[in-house]
Amino acid sequence: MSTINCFCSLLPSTSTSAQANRRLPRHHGLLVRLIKPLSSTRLRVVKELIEAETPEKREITTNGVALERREEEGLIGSHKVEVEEPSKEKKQKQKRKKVEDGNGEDRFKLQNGREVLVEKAYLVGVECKRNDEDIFDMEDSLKELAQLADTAGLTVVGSTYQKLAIPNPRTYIGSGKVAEIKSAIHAFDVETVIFDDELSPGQLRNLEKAFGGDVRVCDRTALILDIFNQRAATHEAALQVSLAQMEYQLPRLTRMWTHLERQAGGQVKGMGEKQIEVDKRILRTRISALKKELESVRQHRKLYRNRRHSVPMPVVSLVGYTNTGKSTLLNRLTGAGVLAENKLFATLDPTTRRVQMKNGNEFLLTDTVGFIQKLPTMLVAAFRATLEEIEESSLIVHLVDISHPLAQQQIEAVEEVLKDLEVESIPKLTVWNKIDKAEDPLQLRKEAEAEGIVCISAITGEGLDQFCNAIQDKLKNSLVPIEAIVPYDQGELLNSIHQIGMVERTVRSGLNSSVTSPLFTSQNFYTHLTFFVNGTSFLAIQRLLYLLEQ
Ligand SMILES: Nc1nc2c(ncn2[C@@H]2O[C@H](COP(=O)(O)OP(=O)(O)OP(=O)(O)O)[C@@H](O)[C@H]2O)c(=O)[nH]1
Ligand SMILES: [Mg+2]
Repeated sequence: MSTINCFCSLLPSTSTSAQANRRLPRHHGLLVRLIKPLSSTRLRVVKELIEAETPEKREITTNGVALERREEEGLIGSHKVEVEEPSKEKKQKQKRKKVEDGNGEDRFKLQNGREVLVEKAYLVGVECKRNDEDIFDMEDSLKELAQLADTAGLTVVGSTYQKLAIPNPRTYIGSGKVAEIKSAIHAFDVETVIFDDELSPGQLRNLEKAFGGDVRVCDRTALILDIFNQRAATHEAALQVSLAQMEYQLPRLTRMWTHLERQAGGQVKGMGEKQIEVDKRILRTRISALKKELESVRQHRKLYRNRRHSVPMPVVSLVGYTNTGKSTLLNRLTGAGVLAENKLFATLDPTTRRVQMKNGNEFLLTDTVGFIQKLPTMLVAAFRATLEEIEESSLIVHLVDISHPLAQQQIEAVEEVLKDLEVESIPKLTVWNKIDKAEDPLQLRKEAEAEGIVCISAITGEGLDQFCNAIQDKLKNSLVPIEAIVPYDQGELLNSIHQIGMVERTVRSGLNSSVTSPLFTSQNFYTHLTFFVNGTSFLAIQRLLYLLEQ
Protein backbone atom coordinates (compact mmCIF):
# COMPACT_ATOMS: atom_id res chain seq x y z
CA MET A 1 0.00 0.00 0.00
CA SER A 2 2.72 2.43 0.96
CA THR A 3 4.49 2.06 -2.38
CA ILE A 4 1.33 2.73 -4.32
CA ASN A 5 0.85 5.87 -2.34
CA CYS A 6 3.95 7.19 -4.01
CA PHE A 7 1.63 8.44 -6.72
CA CYS A 8 1.09 11.80 -5.20
CA SER A 9 -1.71 14.02 -6.19
CA LEU A 10 -2.15 17.72 -5.90
CA LEU A 11 -5.40 17.45 -7.76
CA PRO A 12 -8.53 17.23 -5.60
CA SER A 13 -7.73 14.22 -3.55
CA THR A 14 -9.63 11.11 -2.61
CA SER A 15 -9.16 9.76 0.89
CA THR A 16 -6.46 7.39 -0.40
CA SER A 17 -4.50 10.10 -2.10
CA ALA A 18 -4.88 12.41 0.89
CA GLN A 19 -3.27 9.72 2.99
CA ALA A 20 -0.64 9.37 0.32
CA ASN A 21 0.21 13.05 0.31
CA ARG A 22 0.93 13.02 4.03
CA ARG A 23 3.70 10.50 3.53
CA LEU A 24 5.11 11.47 0.18
CA PRO A 25 7.95 13.62 -0.93
CA ARG A 26 7.07 16.39 -3.32
CA HIS A 27 7.87 15.70 -6.97
CA HIS A 28 9.03 18.34 -9.31
CA GLY A 29 7.43 18.54 -12.67
CA LEU A 30 5.22 15.45 -12.80
CA LEU A 31 2.02 15.06 -10.93
CA VAL A 32 0.27 11.77 -11.19
CA ARG A 33 -2.90 10.50 -9.70
CA LEU A 34 -5.23 7.63 -10.27
CA ILE A 35 -8.44 8.62 -11.97
CA LYS A 36 -10.34 6.00 -10.04
CA PRO A 37 -9.27 4.03 -6.98
CA LEU A 38 -7.70 0.63 -7.64
CA SER A 39 -9.91 -2.37 -7.09
CA SER A 40 -8.67 -4.70 -4.37
CA THR A 41 -7.58 -7.32 -6.94
CA ARG A 42 -5.66 -4.82 -8.98
CA LEU A 43 -4.18 -3.41 -5.82
CA ARG A 44 -2.96 -6.88 -4.86
CA VAL A 45 -1.49 -7.46 -8.32
CA VAL A 46 0.32 -4.15 -8.30
CA LYS A 47 1.52 -4.81 -4.77
CA GLU A 48 2.85 -8.21 -5.77
CA LEU A 49 4.59 -6.70 -8.73
CA ILE A 50 6.16 -4.06 -6.60
CA GLU A 51 7.32 -6.61 -4.07
CA ALA A 52 8.73 -8.80 -6.83
CA GLU A 53 10.63 -5.90 -8.29
CA THR A 54 14.39 -6.20 -8.06
CA PRO A 55 16.55 -3.09 -8.46
CA GLU A 56 17.87 -4.20 -11.90
CA LYS A 57 14.39 -4.73 -13.24
CA ARG A 58 13.44 -1.17 -12.54
CA GLU A 59 15.34 0.06 -15.55
CA ILE A 60 12.96 1.16 -18.25
CA THR A 61 14.29 -0.43 -21.39
CA THR A 62 12.94 1.14 -24.50
CA ASN A 63 15.35 -0.55 -26.83
CA GLY A 64 13.21 -2.40 -29.33
CA VAL A 65 15.98 -4.86 -30.13
CA ALA A 66 15.76 -6.27 -26.64
CA LEU A 67 12.19 -7.18 -27.38
CA GLU A 68 12.73 -8.96 -30.62
CA ARG A 69 12.39 -12.62 -30.02
CA ARG A 70 14.79 -15.03 -31.61
CA GLU A 71 12.48 -18.02 -31.81
CA GLU A 72 11.51 -17.08 -35.33
CA GLU A 73 15.04 -17.80 -36.53
CA GLY A 74 14.92 -20.33 -39.26
CA LEU A 75 11.25 -19.79 -39.98
CA ILE A 76 12.10 -17.19 -42.52
CA GLY A 77 13.59 -18.86 -45.52
CA SER A 78 13.10 -22.42 -46.53
CA HIS A 79 11.62 -24.72 -43.94
CA LYS A 80 12.92 -28.17 -43.25
CA VAL A 81 11.13 -30.97 -45.03
CA GLU A 82 12.16 -34.52 -44.42
CA VAL A 83 11.43 -36.93 -47.18
CA GLU A 84 11.46 -40.51 -46.14
CA GLU A 85 13.81 -42.57 -48.28
CA PRO A 86 12.04 -45.66 -49.52
CA SER A 87 13.65 -48.95 -48.57
CA LYS A 88 15.46 -50.99 -51.25
CA GLU A 89 12.62 -53.46 -51.36
CA LYS A 90 10.05 -50.70 -51.67
CA LYS A 91 12.05 -48.98 -54.37
CA GLN A 92 12.09 -52.18 -56.43
CA LYS A 93 8.38 -52.58 -55.94
CA GLN A 94 7.82 -48.98 -57.03
CA LYS A 95 9.96 -49.55 -60.10
CA ARG A 96 8.01 -52.69 -60.96
CA LYS A 97 4.75 -50.84 -60.56
CA LYS A 98 6.01 -47.98 -62.66
CA VAL A 99 6.84 -50.33 -65.52
CA GLU A 100 3.60 -52.28 -65.14
CA ASP A 101 1.48 -49.14 -65.01
CA GLY A 102 3.29 -47.55 -67.87
CA ASN A 103 2.31 -44.19 -66.38
CA GLY A 104 4.93 -44.01 -63.67
CA GLU A 105 5.75 -40.37 -64.45
CA ASP A 106 2.46 -39.33 -62.80
CA ARG A 107 3.55 -40.93 -59.55
CA PHE A 108 6.55 -38.65 -59.08
CA LYS A 109 6.47 -34.96 -58.30
CA LEU A 110 8.91 -32.28 -57.36
CA GLN A 111 8.86 -31.44 -53.67
CA ASN A 112 11.41 -28.94 -52.42
CA GLY A 113 13.63 -29.55 -55.41
CA ARG A 114 13.56 -33.34 -55.04
CA GLU A 115 11.64 -35.82 -57.06
CA VAL A 116 9.56 -37.83 -54.62
CA LEU A 117 7.11 -40.64 -55.06
CA VAL A 118 3.58 -39.47 -54.42
CA GLU A 119 1.95 -41.79 -51.96
CA LYS A 120 -1.67 -42.60 -52.70
CA ALA A 121 -3.95 -42.27 -49.70
CA TYR A 122 -7.50 -43.37 -48.97
CA LEU A 123 -9.53 -41.68 -46.22
CA VAL A 124 -11.94 -43.29 -43.79
CA GLY A 125 -14.30 -41.69 -41.29
CA VAL A 126 -16.80 -42.94 -38.76
CA GLU A 127 -19.82 -40.99 -37.62
CA CYS A 128 -20.76 -42.17 -34.16
CA LYS A 129 -24.39 -41.57 -33.37
CA ARG A 130 -23.68 -41.10 -29.69
CA ASN A 131 -20.85 -38.65 -30.14
CA ASP A 132 -22.26 -35.16 -29.55
CA GLU A 133 -18.80 -33.65 -29.22
CA ASP A 134 -18.11 -33.55 -32.97
CA ILE A 135 -18.30 -30.00 -34.23
CA PHE A 136 -17.79 -30.84 -37.92
CA ASP A 137 -20.07 -33.18 -39.81
CA MET A 138 -18.43 -36.26 -41.32
CA GLU A 139 -18.08 -35.02 -44.88
CA ASP A 140 -16.57 -31.69 -43.79
CA SER A 141 -14.20 -33.46 -41.44
CA LEU A 142 -13.08 -35.74 -44.29
CA LYS A 143 -12.55 -32.72 -46.55
CA GLU A 144 -10.29 -31.26 -43.90
CA LEU A 145 -8.49 -34.58 -43.54
CA ALA A 146 -7.87 -34.48 -47.31
CA GLN A 147 -6.36 -31.01 -46.90
CA LEU A 148 -4.13 -32.33 -44.12
CA ALA A 149 -3.06 -35.26 -46.34
CA ASP A 150 -2.28 -32.83 -49.15
CA THR A 151 -0.21 -30.70 -46.77
CA ALA A 152 1.70 -33.85 -45.77
CA GLY A 153 2.45 -34.51 -49.46
CA LEU A 154 0.01 -37.39 -50.04
CA THR A 155 -2.40 -37.77 -52.96
CA VAL A 156 -5.93 -38.63 -51.90
CA VAL A 157 -7.53 -41.10 -54.32
CA GLY A 158 -10.80 -41.68 -52.50
CA SER A 159 -12.69 -41.68 -49.23
CA THR A 160 -15.51 -43.44 -47.44
CA TYR A 161 -17.35 -43.26 -44.13
CA GLN A 162 -19.65 -45.30 -42.01
CA LYS A 163 -22.33 -44.48 -39.47
CA LEU A 164 -22.02 -46.61 -36.36
CA ALA A 165 -23.61 -46.68 -32.93
CA ILE A 166 -20.18 -47.36 -31.45
CA PRO A 167 -16.87 -48.07 -33.21
CA ASN A 168 -15.86 -51.70 -33.57
CA PRO A 169 -13.32 -52.35 -30.78
CA ARG A 170 -11.23 -54.65 -33.03
CA THR A 171 -11.17 -52.80 -36.35
CA TYR A 172 -12.91 -49.50 -35.62
CA ILE A 173 -15.12 -50.03 -38.71
CA GLY A 174 -17.37 -52.99 -39.48
CA SER A 175 -16.14 -56.04 -41.38
CA GLY A 176 -18.14 -55.10 -44.50
CA LYS A 177 -16.41 -51.72 -44.60
CA VAL A 178 -13.03 -53.39 -44.17
CA ALA A 179 -13.74 -55.52 -47.26
CA GLU A 180 -14.92 -52.46 -49.21
CA ILE A 181 -11.73 -50.56 -48.40
CA LYS A 182 -9.66 -53.60 -49.34
CA SER A 183 -11.18 -53.54 -52.81
CA ALA A 184 -10.47 -49.81 -53.10
CA ILE A 185 -6.86 -50.47 -52.07
CA HIS A 186 -6.45 -52.89 -54.97
CA ALA A 187 -8.37 -50.75 -57.42
CA PHE A 188 -6.44 -47.53 -56.74
CA ASP A 189 -3.08 -48.97 -55.68
CA VAL A 190 -3.46 -47.33 -52.29
CA GLU A 191 -0.40 -47.27 -50.03
CA THR A 192 -1.81 -45.46 -47.01
CA VAL A 193 -5.23 -45.62 -45.37
CA ILE A 194 -5.90 -42.68 -43.08
CA PHE A 195 -8.61 -42.74 -40.41
CA ASP A 196 -10.19 -39.48 -39.30
CA ASP A 197 -10.14 -40.46 -35.60
CA GLU A 198 -7.48 -41.76 -33.28
CA LEU A 199 -7.16 -45.55 -33.48
CA SER A 200 -6.12 -47.75 -30.59
CA PRO A 201 -2.84 -49.71 -31.03
CA GLY A 202 -4.88 -52.92 -31.38
CA GLN A 203 -7.20 -51.47 -34.03
CA LEU A 204 -4.19 -50.21 -35.96
CA ARG A 205 -2.59 -53.64 -35.90
CA ASN A 206 -5.77 -55.49 -36.87
CA LEU A 207 -6.51 -53.14 -39.73
CA GLU A 208 -2.99 -53.47 -41.15
CA LYS A 209 -3.36 -57.23 -40.96
CA ALA A 210 -6.77 -57.08 -42.64
CA PHE A 211 -5.64 -54.84 -45.49
CA GLY A 212 -2.52 -56.97 -45.89
CA GLY A 213 0.65 -56.36 -47.87
CA ASP A 214 2.52 -53.11 -47.39
CA VAL A 215 -0.50 -50.94 -46.76
CA ARG A 216 0.21 -48.44 -44.04
CA VAL A 217 -2.63 -47.52 -41.69
CA CYS A 218 -2.52 -44.28 -39.76
CA ASP A 219 -4.89 -41.87 -38.05
CA ARG A 220 -5.48 -38.10 -38.00
CA THR A 221 -3.19 -37.69 -35.00
CA ALA A 222 -0.28 -39.43 -36.75
CA LEU A 223 -0.87 -37.34 -39.87
CA ILE A 224 -0.84 -34.07 -37.90
CA LEU A 225 2.31 -35.21 -36.09
CA ASP A 226 3.86 -35.98 -39.47
CA ILE A 227 3.05 -32.48 -40.77
CA PHE A 228 4.44 -30.91 -37.62
CA ASN A 229 7.57 -33.00 -38.01
CA GLN A 230 8.01 -31.83 -41.60
CA ARG A 231 7.45 -28.22 -40.64
CA ALA A 232 9.43 -27.96 -37.41
CA ALA A 233 12.09 -25.43 -38.33
CA THR A 234 13.52 -24.49 -34.94
CA HIS A 235 15.14 -26.53 -32.23
CA GLU A 236 12.27 -25.91 -29.83
CA ALA A 237 9.59 -26.95 -32.32
CA ALA A 238 11.59 -30.08 -33.24
CA LEU A 239 11.86 -31.01 -29.54
CA GLN A 240 8.16 -30.51 -28.96
CA VAL A 241 7.19 -32.57 -31.99
CA SER A 242 9.63 -35.38 -31.07
CA LEU A 243 8.11 -35.54 -27.60
CA ALA A 244 4.58 -35.75 -29.00
CA GLN A 245 5.62 -38.40 -31.52
CA MET A 246 7.32 -40.55 -28.89
CA GLU A 247 4.35 -40.33 -26.57
CA TYR A 248 2.16 -41.39 -29.47
CA GLN A 249 4.50 -44.29 -30.30
CA LEU A 250 4.89 -45.63 -26.77
CA PRO A 251 1.60 -47.54 -26.51
CA ARG A 252 1.87 -48.56 -30.15
CA LEU A 253 5.21 -50.33 -29.79
CA THR A 254 3.37 -53.64 -29.61
CA ARG A 255 3.58 -53.69 -33.41
CA MET A 256 7.23 -54.69 -33.03
CA TRP A 257 6.14 -57.88 -31.31
CA THR A 258 4.09 -58.98 -34.31
CA HIS A 259 6.97 -58.11 -36.55
CA LEU A 260 9.50 -60.20 -34.58
CA GLU A 261 7.07 -63.04 -34.24
CA ARG A 262 6.44 -63.08 -37.96
CA GLN A 263 10.17 -63.09 -38.66
CA ALA A 264 10.76 -66.14 -36.52
CA GLY A 265 7.67 -68.03 -37.63
CA GLY A 266 5.84 -67.41 -34.39
CA GLN A 267 8.38 -69.30 -32.26
CA VAL A 268 9.91 -66.47 -30.27
CA LYS A 269 7.04 -64.77 -28.54
CA GLY A 270 9.06 -64.44 -25.36
CA MET A 271 11.96 -62.87 -27.17
CA GLY A 272 9.64 -60.41 -28.87
CA GLU A 273 8.08 -59.47 -25.55
CA LYS A 274 11.50 -58.89 -24.03
CA GLN A 275 12.47 -56.73 -26.98
CA ILE A 276 9.31 -54.69 -26.56
CA GLU A 277 10.13 -54.07 -22.92
CA VAL A 278 13.63 -52.91 -23.89
CA ASP A 279 12.28 -50.66 -26.62
CA LYS A 280 9.69 -49.18 -24.29
CA ARG A 281 12.37 -48.50 -21.68
CA ILE A 282 14.57 -46.78 -24.26
CA LEU A 283 11.62 -44.69 -25.42
CA ARG A 284 10.67 -43.75 -21.84
CA THR A 285 14.27 -42.67 -21.14
CA ARG A 286 14.24 -40.55 -24.31
CA ILE A 287 10.90 -39.04 -23.34
CA SER A 288 12.14 -38.01 -19.92
CA ALA A 289 15.34 -36.56 -21.45
CA LEU A 290 13.26 -34.61 -23.94
CA LYS A 291 10.99 -33.33 -21.18
CA LYS A 292 14.04 -32.10 -19.30
CA GLU A 293 15.39 -30.35 -22.37
CA LEU A 294 12.00 -28.79 -23.01
CA GLU A 295 11.87 -27.57 -19.44
CA SER A 296 15.09 -25.66 -20.02
CA VAL A 297 13.60 -24.21 -23.23
CA ARG A 298 10.59 -23.20 -21.17
CA GLN A 299 12.80 -21.44 -18.64
CA HIS A 300 14.62 -19.68 -21.46
CA ARG A 301 11.31 -18.54 -22.92
CA LYS A 302 10.20 -17.34 -19.48
CA LEU A 303 13.36 -15.26 -19.30
CA TYR A 304 12.43 -13.58 -22.59
CA ARG A 305 8.97 -12.93 -21.29
CA ASN A 306 10.32 -11.41 -18.08
CA ARG A 307 12.60 -9.22 -20.12
CA ARG A 308 9.59 -8.20 -22.15
CA HIS A 309 7.67 -7.42 -18.96
CA SER A 310 10.48 -5.08 -17.95
CA VAL A 311 9.47 -3.06 -21.01
CA PRO A 312 5.93 -2.64 -19.88
CA MET A 313 4.01 -2.94 -23.10
CA PRO A 314 0.79 -4.91 -23.49
CA VAL A 315 1.09 -8.24 -25.28
CA VAL A 316 -1.65 -9.27 -27.70
CA SER A 317 -1.82 -12.92 -28.84
CA LEU A 318 -3.20 -13.88 -32.23
CA VAL A 319 -5.04 -17.17 -32.08
CA GLY A 320 -7.27 -18.90 -34.58
CA TYR A 321 -7.93 -21.92 -36.69
CA THR A 322 -5.05 -22.91 -38.96
CA ASN A 323 -4.87 -20.96 -42.26
CA THR A 324 -7.02 -18.03 -41.12
CA GLY A 325 -4.32 -15.44 -41.90
CA LYS A 326 -2.59 -14.87 -38.54
CA SER A 327 0.91 -14.69 -40.00
CA THR A 328 -0.29 -12.57 -42.92
CA LEU A 329 -1.76 -10.08 -40.43
CA LEU A 330 1.44 -9.96 -38.36
CA ASN A 331 3.46 -9.42 -41.54
CA ARG A 332 1.09 -6.71 -42.73
CA LEU A 333 1.22 -4.80 -39.42
CA THR A 334 4.92 -5.20 -38.67
CA GLY A 335 6.74 -6.43 -41.79
CA ALA A 336 7.83 -9.46 -39.75
CA GLY A 337 8.47 -11.68 -42.80
CA VAL A 338 6.93 -14.78 -41.20
CA LEU A 339 6.14 -17.65 -43.58
CA ALA A 340 2.48 -17.39 -44.60
CA GLU A 341 1.03 -19.78 -47.14
CA ASN A 342 -2.12 -21.57 -48.12
CA LYS A 343 -1.22 -24.73 -46.22
CA LEU A 344 -2.30 -25.99 -42.83
CA PHE A 345 0.13 -25.41 -39.96
CA ALA A 346 2.50 -23.05 -41.74
CA THR A 347 3.47 -21.62 -38.34
CA LEU A 348 4.72 -23.67 -35.40
CA ASP A 349 6.91 -21.17 -33.55
CA PRO A 350 5.66 -17.97 -32.00
CA THR A 351 6.92 -14.65 -33.31
CA THR A 352 6.46 -11.40 -31.42
CA ARG A 353 6.75 -7.98 -32.98
CA ARG A 354 6.06 -4.43 -31.91
CA VAL A 355 3.09 -2.76 -33.58
CA GLN A 356 3.02 1.01 -33.73
CA MET A 357 -0.37 2.57 -34.20
CA LYS A 358 -0.99 5.79 -36.09
CA ASN A 359 -1.54 7.67 -32.80
CA GLY A 360 1.92 6.61 -31.59
CA ASN A 361 0.75 3.99 -29.10
CA GLU A 362 2.38 0.59 -29.25
CA PHE A 363 1.65 -3.01 -28.36
CA LEU A 364 3.34 -6.36 -28.91
CA LEU A 365 1.67 -8.83 -31.24
CA THR A 366 2.41 -12.57 -31.02
CA ASP A 367 1.60 -14.96 -33.85
CA THR A 368 1.47 -18.59 -32.85
CA VAL A 369 0.53 -22.11 -33.92
CA GLY A 370 -2.95 -22.51 -35.43
CA PHE A 371 -5.62 -24.78 -33.96
CA ILE A 372 -7.64 -27.53 -35.56
CA GLN A 373 -10.61 -29.68 -34.53
CA LYS A 374 -9.67 -32.98 -32.84
CA LEU A 375 -6.29 -31.48 -31.94
CA PRO A 376 -4.24 -34.34 -30.47
CA THR A 377 -3.97 -33.82 -26.72
CA MET A 378 -0.33 -34.90 -26.63
CA LEU A 379 0.40 -32.16 -29.14
CA VAL A 380 -1.25 -29.55 -26.93
CA ALA A 381 0.74 -30.88 -23.97
CA ALA A 382 4.02 -30.93 -25.92
CA PHE A 383 3.46 -27.38 -27.16
CA ARG A 384 2.76 -26.16 -23.64
CA ALA A 385 5.81 -23.85 -23.62
CA THR A 386 4.66 -22.23 -26.86
CA LEU A 387 1.07 -21.96 -25.73
CA GLU A 388 2.11 -20.27 -22.48
CA GLU A 389 2.61 -17.19 -24.65
CA ILE A 390 -1.16 -17.06 -25.02
CA GLU A 391 -1.75 -17.66 -21.32
CA GLU A 392 0.34 -14.64 -20.38
CA SER A 393 -1.04 -12.10 -22.81
CA SER A 394 -3.14 -9.05 -21.94
CA LEU A 395 -5.55 -9.64 -24.81
CA ILE A 396 -6.40 -12.55 -27.09
CA VAL A 397 -7.35 -11.75 -30.67
CA HIS A 398 -9.37 -14.59 -32.18
CA LEU A 399 -8.86 -14.35 -35.94
CA VAL A 400 -11.55 -16.01 -38.05
CA ASP A 401 -11.47 -16.75 -41.79
CA ILE A 402 -15.00 -15.48 -42.38
CA SER A 403 -14.88 -16.46 -46.07
CA HIS A 404 -14.52 -20.14 -45.11
CA PRO A 405 -17.71 -22.18 -45.47
CA LEU A 406 -17.03 -23.77 -42.07
CA ALA A 407 -16.18 -20.52 -40.26
CA GLN A 408 -18.72 -21.18 -37.50
CA GLN A 409 -17.41 -24.70 -36.82
CA GLN A 410 -13.84 -23.40 -36.80
CA ILE A 411 -14.82 -20.73 -34.24
CA GLU A 412 -16.27 -23.43 -32.00
CA ALA A 413 -13.18 -25.62 -32.35
CA VAL A 414 -10.91 -22.70 -31.36
CA GLU A 415 -13.13 -21.90 -28.39
CA GLU A 416 -12.82 -25.53 -27.26
CA VAL A 417 -9.02 -25.31 -27.30
CA LEU A 418 -9.07 -21.96 -25.49
CA LYS A 419 -11.25 -23.56 -22.84
CA ASP A 420 -8.66 -26.35 -22.44
CA LEU A 421 -5.94 -23.75 -22.08
CA GLU A 422 -7.94 -22.07 -19.30
CA VAL A 423 -7.54 -18.58 -20.69
CA GLU A 424 -11.18 -17.53 -20.43
CA SER A 425 -10.33 -14.78 -17.97
CA ILE A 426 -8.18 -12.94 -20.54
CA PRO A 427 -10.12 -10.30 -22.53
CA LYS A 428 -10.88 -11.41 -26.08
CA LEU A 429 -11.48 -9.60 -29.36
CA THR A 430 -13.00 -11.45 -32.33
CA VAL A 431 -11.78 -10.34 -35.75
CA TRP A 432 -13.21 -11.52 -39.08
CA ASN A 433 -10.46 -11.76 -41.67
CA LYS A 434 -10.54 -12.31 -45.47
CA ILE A 435 -13.52 -9.97 -45.79
CA ASP A 436 -12.25 -9.28 -49.34
CA LYS A 437 -13.09 -12.90 -50.22
CA ALA A 438 -16.47 -13.08 -48.47
CA GLU A 439 -19.63 -13.51 -50.50
CA ASP A 440 -21.67 -10.74 -48.88
CA PRO A 441 -19.27 -8.36 -47.16
CA LEU A 442 -21.92 -5.68 -46.57
CA GLN A 443 -24.19 -8.04 -44.66
CA LEU A 444 -21.21 -9.41 -42.72
CA ARG A 445 -20.09 -5.95 -41.72
CA LYS A 446 -23.57 -5.22 -40.37
CA GLU A 447 -23.57 -8.42 -38.33
CA ALA A 448 -20.06 -7.75 -37.10
CA GLU A 449 -20.91 -4.24 -35.98
CA ALA A 450 -23.86 -5.48 -33.97
CA GLU A 451 -21.65 -7.98 -32.18
CA GLY A 452 -18.61 -5.74 -31.60
CA ILE A 453 -16.52 -7.71 -34.10
CA VAL A 454 -13.95 -6.07 -36.38
CA CYS A 455 -13.83 -6.94 -40.10
CA ILE A 456 -10.46 -6.82 -41.83
CA SER A 457 -8.51 -8.07 -44.80
CA ALA A 458 -4.92 -8.83 -43.87
CA ILE A 459 -4.12 -9.01 -47.60
CA THR A 460 -5.55 -5.65 -48.73
CA GLY A 461 -5.04 -3.86 -45.41
CA GLU A 462 -8.72 -2.95 -45.14
CA GLY A 463 -9.98 -2.32 -41.61
CA LEU A 464 -6.55 -2.33 -39.96
CA ASP A 465 -7.04 1.10 -38.37
CA GLN A 466 -10.30 -0.08 -36.79
CA PHE A 467 -8.45 -3.23 -35.69
CA CYS A 468 -5.80 -1.17 -33.86
CA ASN A 469 -8.43 1.10 -32.29
CA ALA A 470 -10.43 -1.90 -31.10
CA ILE A 471 -7.28 -3.38 -29.55
CA GLN A 472 -6.60 -0.12 -27.76
CA ASP A 473 -10.16 0.00 -26.41
CA LYS A 474 -10.04 -3.60 -25.22
CA LEU A 475 -6.64 -3.19 -23.62
CA LYS A 476 -7.84 -0.27 -21.58
CA ASN A 477 -10.09 -2.61 -19.62
CA SER A 478 -7.08 -4.46 -18.26
CA LEU A 479 -4.98 -1.36 -17.60
CA VAL A 480 -4.78 1.24 -14.87
CA PRO A 481 -5.93 4.72 -15.87
CA ILE A 482 -3.60 7.57 -14.88
CA GLU A 483 -3.76 11.32 -15.22
CA ALA A 484 -0.54 13.30 -15.41
CA ILE A 485 0.50 16.90 -15.76
CA VAL A 486 3.86 17.41 -17.38
CA PRO A 487 5.57 20.79 -17.81
CA TYR A 488 6.76 21.65 -21.31
CA ASP A 489 10.40 21.55 -20.31
CA GLN A 490 9.98 17.83 -19.46
CA GLY A 491 9.31 16.84 -23.07
CA GLU A 492 11.32 13.60 -22.86
CA LEU A 493 8.94 12.48 -20.14
CA LEU A 494 6.08 12.65 -22.61
CA ASN A 495 8.02 10.30 -24.88
CA SER A 496 8.50 7.83 -22.05
CA ILE A 497 4.81 7.94 -21.18
CA HIS A 498 3.93 7.29 -24.82
CA GLN A 499 6.23 4.28 -24.78
CA ILE A 500 4.97 2.65 -21.62
CA GLY A 501 1.31 3.53 -21.75
CA MET A 502 -1.61 4.07 -24.04
CA VAL A 503 -2.26 7.77 -24.20
CA GLU A 504 -5.89 8.60 -24.63
CA ARG A 505 -6.00 12.37 -24.33
CA THR A 506 -3.45 15.16 -24.42
CA VAL A 507 -4.40 18.75 -23.61
CA ARG A 508 -1.88 21.55 -23.75
CA SER A 509 -2.73 24.19 -21.18
CA GLY A 510 -1.59 27.59 -20.08
CA LEU A 511 -1.70 29.22 -16.69
CA ASN A 512 -5.44 29.81 -16.83
CA SER A 513 -6.25 26.10 -16.76
CA SER A 514 -8.60 24.85 -14.08
CA VAL A 515 -5.74 22.76 -12.72
CA THR A 516 -3.65 24.79 -10.34
CA SER A 517 -0.67 23.70 -8.41
CA PRO A 518 1.96 25.33 -6.23
CA LEU A 519 4.56 23.32 -8.18
CA PHE A 520 3.77 25.24 -11.34
CA THR A 521 4.42 28.72 -10.10
CA SER A 522 7.57 28.90 -12.19
CA GLN A 523 5.98 27.12 -15.16
CA ASN A 524 3.81 28.77 -17.76
CA PHE A 525 2.70 25.82 -19.86
CA TYR A 526 2.15 22.18 -19.31
CA THR A 527 0.57 19.09 -20.89
CA HIS A 528 -2.34 17.40 -19.26
CA LEU A 529 -2.40 13.70 -20.18
CA THR A 530 -4.78 10.81 -19.63
CA PHE A 531 -3.19 7.45 -20.25
CA PHE A 532 -3.43 3.76 -19.40
CA VAL A 533 -0.63 1.52 -18.15
CA ASN A 534 -0.33 -2.07 -17.00
CA GLY A 535 0.68 -2.97 -13.45
CA THR A 536 4.38 -3.13 -14.29
CA SER A 537 4.28 0.32 -15.87
CA PHE A 538 3.13 1.61 -12.55
CA LEU A 539 6.57 0.74 -11.31
CA ALA A 540 8.17 2.38 -14.29
CA ILE A 541 6.31 5.59 -13.60
CA GLN A 542 7.27 5.39 -10.01
CA ARG A 543 10.87 5.10 -11.09
CA LEU A 544 10.46 8.14 -13.33
CA LEU A 545 9.14 10.12 -10.42
CA TYR A 546 12.04 9.02 -8.31
CA LEU A 547 14.55 10.00 -10.98
CA LEU A 548 12.91 13.39 -11.38
CA GLU A 549 13.26 14.01 -7.72
CA GLN A 550 17.03 13.48 -7.79
N1 LIG B 1 -8.04 -13.31 -49.73
C1 LIG B 1 -7.37 -13.26 -48.58
N2 LIG B 1 -6.45 -14.19 -48.31
C2 LIG B 1 -5.79 -14.10 -47.11
C3 LIG B 1 -6.04 -13.07 -46.19
N3 LIG B 1 -5.24 -13.26 -45.11
C4 LIG B 1 -4.51 -14.37 -45.38
N4 LIG B 1 -4.83 -14.88 -46.57
C5 LIG B 1 -4.26 -16.08 -47.20
O1 LIG B 1 -4.57 -17.20 -46.38
C6 LIG B 1 -3.52 -18.17 -46.42
C7 LIG B 1 -3.08 -18.52 -45.01
O2 LIG B 1 -2.45 -17.41 -44.43
P1 LIG B 1 -1.47 -17.53 -43.17
O3 LIG B 1 -1.15 -16.13 -42.76
O4 LIG B 1 -0.35 -18.45 -43.45
O5 LIG B 1 -2.45 -18.22 -42.14
P2 LIG B 1 -2.13 -18.66 -40.62
O6 LIG B 1 -3.35 -18.39 -39.83
O7 LIG B 1 -0.87 -18.02 -40.16
O8 LIG B 1 -1.95 -20.22 -40.83
P3 LIG B 1 -1.17 -21.27 -39.86
O9 LIG B 1 0.19 -20.74 -39.59
O10 LIG B 1 -1.17 -22.48 -40.70
O11 LIG B 1 -2.00 -21.43 -38.65
C8 LIG B 1 -2.40 -17.53 -47.26
O12 LIG B 1 -2.48 -18.05 -48.57
C9 LIG B 1 -2.74 -16.04 -47.25
O13 LIG B 1 -2.30 -15.38 -48.42
C10 LIG B 1 -7.04 -12.07 -46.53
O14 LIG B 1 -7.34 -11.13 -45.80
N5 LIG B 1 -7.66 -12.24 -47.74
MG1 LIG C 1 0.89 -18.82 -39.58
